[in-house]
Amino acid sequence: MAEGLERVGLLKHIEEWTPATSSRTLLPSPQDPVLNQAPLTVGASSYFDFSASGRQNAFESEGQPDVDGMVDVSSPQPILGTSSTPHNPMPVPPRSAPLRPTLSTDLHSQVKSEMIGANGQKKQVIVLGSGDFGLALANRFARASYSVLVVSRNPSRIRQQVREFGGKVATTEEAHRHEEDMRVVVVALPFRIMQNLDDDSPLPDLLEGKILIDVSNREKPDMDPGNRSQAEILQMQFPRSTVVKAFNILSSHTLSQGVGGTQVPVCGNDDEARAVVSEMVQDLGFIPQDLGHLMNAREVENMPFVFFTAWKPALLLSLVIWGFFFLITIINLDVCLIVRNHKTSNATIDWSVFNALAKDNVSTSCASTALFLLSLCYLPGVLAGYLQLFRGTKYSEFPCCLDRWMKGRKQLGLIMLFNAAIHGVCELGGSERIGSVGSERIGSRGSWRYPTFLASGIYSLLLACILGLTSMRSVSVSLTWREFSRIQRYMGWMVFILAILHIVFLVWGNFFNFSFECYVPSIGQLVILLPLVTVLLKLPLLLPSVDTTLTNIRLGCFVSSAHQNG
Ligand SMILES: NC(=O)C1=CN([C@@H]2O[C@H](COP(=O)(O)OP(=O)(O)OC[C@H]3O[C@@H](n4cnc5c(N)ncnc54)[C@H](OP(=O)(O)O)[C@@H]3O)[C@@H](O)[C@H]2O)C=CC1
Ligand SMILES: [Fe+3]
Repeated sequence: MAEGLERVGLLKHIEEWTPATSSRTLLPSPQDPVLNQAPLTVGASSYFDFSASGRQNAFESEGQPDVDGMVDVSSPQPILGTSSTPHNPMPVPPRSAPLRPTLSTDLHSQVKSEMIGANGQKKQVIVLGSGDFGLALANRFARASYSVLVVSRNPSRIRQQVREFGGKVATTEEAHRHEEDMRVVVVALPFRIMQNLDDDSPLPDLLEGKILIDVSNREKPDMDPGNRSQAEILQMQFPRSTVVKAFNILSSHTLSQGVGGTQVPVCGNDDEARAVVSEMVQDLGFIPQDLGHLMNAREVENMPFVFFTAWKPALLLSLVIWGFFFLITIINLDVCLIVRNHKTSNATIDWSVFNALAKDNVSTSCASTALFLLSLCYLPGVLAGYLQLFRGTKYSEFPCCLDRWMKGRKQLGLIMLFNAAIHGVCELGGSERIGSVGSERIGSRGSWRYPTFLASGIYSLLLACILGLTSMRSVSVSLTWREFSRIQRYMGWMVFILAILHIVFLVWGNFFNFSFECYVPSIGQLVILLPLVTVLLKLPLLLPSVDTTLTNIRLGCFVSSAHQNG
């Protein structure tokens, strides 16, 4: 009776301790180190990482799709970095879908009370296995003030190490005898070991009726989505326990470095067990992503095998663009020069023109690629604007290619910065071509065009660097949303305009000079076309009446009667 009353009291405390986890998104607590980070979605993080801050890439500053693939500019609209838009959303059963209960209500409250600990007692966890991952996780739990018991076949081997971080060590038998109250077990053993347990293994007794956190990863990706996950197989093996998949996307290195803030998918068939594990994830400084049913562990177990998936199209496209411009520079700057010299003086071929291939040609190709990619970052936003004006609403999905293009802008933006930086560094050493053909192209060093050409290039690059820096999570968290969105939106366009001016001053006077001496237009003529088209398309959207309509649409108003009726 007294025990029952104590449980009732504890339960109240538990409700305060355990925030509602009925939504798919879990927010960090105010005490959490990752405070101020946005609601979670499935997403990747990148070097300029926005995923956790919920902010978006500067190159996505217009008409970026929200989670549903629709456009919402009323949400934060940042620039370089990753967006909070999921790049690989996985199917999550509706929250209302009945989940198979595996723990009784009594057991839930018992688990929670034992986890929380009455009267300020420490939360408790058993870590099964003392490998790299098991020990790193145990250490991390201990640092988060958990009472940790590491279960090992050979406790003496790790006793000293575990004591140093404040944990305890036991064999399976000892753990079962003395610590049977501990209700959450992290199964940090290789999956094949769990599958091949001896008949006389004491492990099943220890695991019976407990919440089992399956941290295991596959040895190779599962190509067949119909195949069961390791977590589901573990659940079938221990039907009287409750398996929750979590922590598998982390590495032992991340855990021991004390790094936090990563989104950690949590899935399991039992709501309460998932809530308990989500709390544990949060206690360790990570951000739990409640992915619902254990079936979703199939996707979660494939996550560690994701390798630059989001980057592949952007990298491939950039390589093709770069290769194209490199070829043009060779034809335009080197072969043409040889042909011209040969025609005029009938001299022997001067191969020395190729001496600058590694620096000047690469630099010019990088500059051209950077400007082209910058256009590709802004063009989809402009096209999205027209589409929204045409449809009169933001509540409709973009065509698939436009949607994918918009989601790829962050990668395009970062590759743009990389190319621009190479160009900037190469030009620091001085270009042989500026010296030789500069006076012909951009005026003598005494004229206004040369310094203006240089200045626009330098300022464009520096502002692009600032954009990149403000996109880093450590910098962006120090800015208010307003500061951040203003920097990202306006500075992004300034970078673009300055980069265009840089090229305009380069091709000044020669833009309409289509001599096609070598049957190709000049590189300046080629590279300026797409940026000009982007700016020209943007201009009508800036007209006050159009701008107001578009803003209203993006604030969620319907301005088309067709859509209102539809
Ligand atoms: N390493 C990592 O970065 C990550 C690992 N994981 C997952 O975590 C789990 C553990 O990984 P990791 O720590 O690297 O693996 P290890 O191989 O380093 O360690 C596994 C531990 O399991 C115990 N063990 C080994 N054989 C047996 C056996 N026959 N019976 C009982 N226990 C045994 C041992 O502990 P003892 O001798 O004390 O009994 C051993 O230290 C795996 O499922 C892995 O997929 C997930 C994410 C990242
Ligand atoms: Fe330049």
